[in-house]
Amino acid sequence: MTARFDVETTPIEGLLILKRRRIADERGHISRLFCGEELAEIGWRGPVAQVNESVSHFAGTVRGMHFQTPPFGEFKLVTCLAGRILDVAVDLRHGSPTFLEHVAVELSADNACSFLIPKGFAHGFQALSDDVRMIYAHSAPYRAEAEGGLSPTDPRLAIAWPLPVAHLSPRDAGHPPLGTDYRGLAA
Ligand SMILES: Cc1cn([C@H]2C[C@H](O)[C@@H](COP(=O)(O)OP(=O)(O)O[C@H]3O[C@H](C)C(=O)[C@H](O)[C@H]3O)O2)c(=O)[nH]c1=O
Repeated sequence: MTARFDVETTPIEGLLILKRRRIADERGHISRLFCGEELAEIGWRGPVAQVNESVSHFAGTVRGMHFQTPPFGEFKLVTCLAGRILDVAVDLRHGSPTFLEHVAVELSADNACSFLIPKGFAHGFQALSDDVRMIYAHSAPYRAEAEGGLSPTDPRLAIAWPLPVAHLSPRDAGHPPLGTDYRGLAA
């Protein structure tokens, strides 16, 4: 727990679910989306190098599973400000005891939760409603040349998407299946 977030650990080391505390009055409420001091206490490393908005129009849309290769690996704080998503992070850390395992968490405007994802993870999500709007904080800049991706329907990941997978980008539809020799990302 920190001053502005209730922090929930997950079965995978480093992956954390943050529930924002709302300071409410008759006008509405305020809550903190990111706090450098508090997130550093619970594991965030690095600056906020970029903040991205992501809008998905249709329930069923899947984006992912994406990561940036070293040295552009990044922490992400994923927040859903409108609608509902199932957010998924896959452990790609070479030598991790939970290698290729994942955690899935529902994020929504209503539950005020965010997903803190360290370096070494692939990230993706499925829109569970139409008109999803998300905000991502990234600790490293976007580098197209460092982009990597896994198929969100790869049988080795066994991600149970709640809805039929839809609206994949050509890039995401084209990720090859993981080979048995895949060893993950160096630290
Ligand atoms: C991520 C990103 C993308 N782009 C450009 C690259 C493409 O020309 C265009 C769309 O990118 P993409 O199709 O990769 O967008 P998403 O499928 O939403 O990918 C994102 O969603 C998954 C779930 C993530 O975790 C990442 O944040 C990110 O990879 O935006 C940028 O210019 N800057 C950026 O930071």
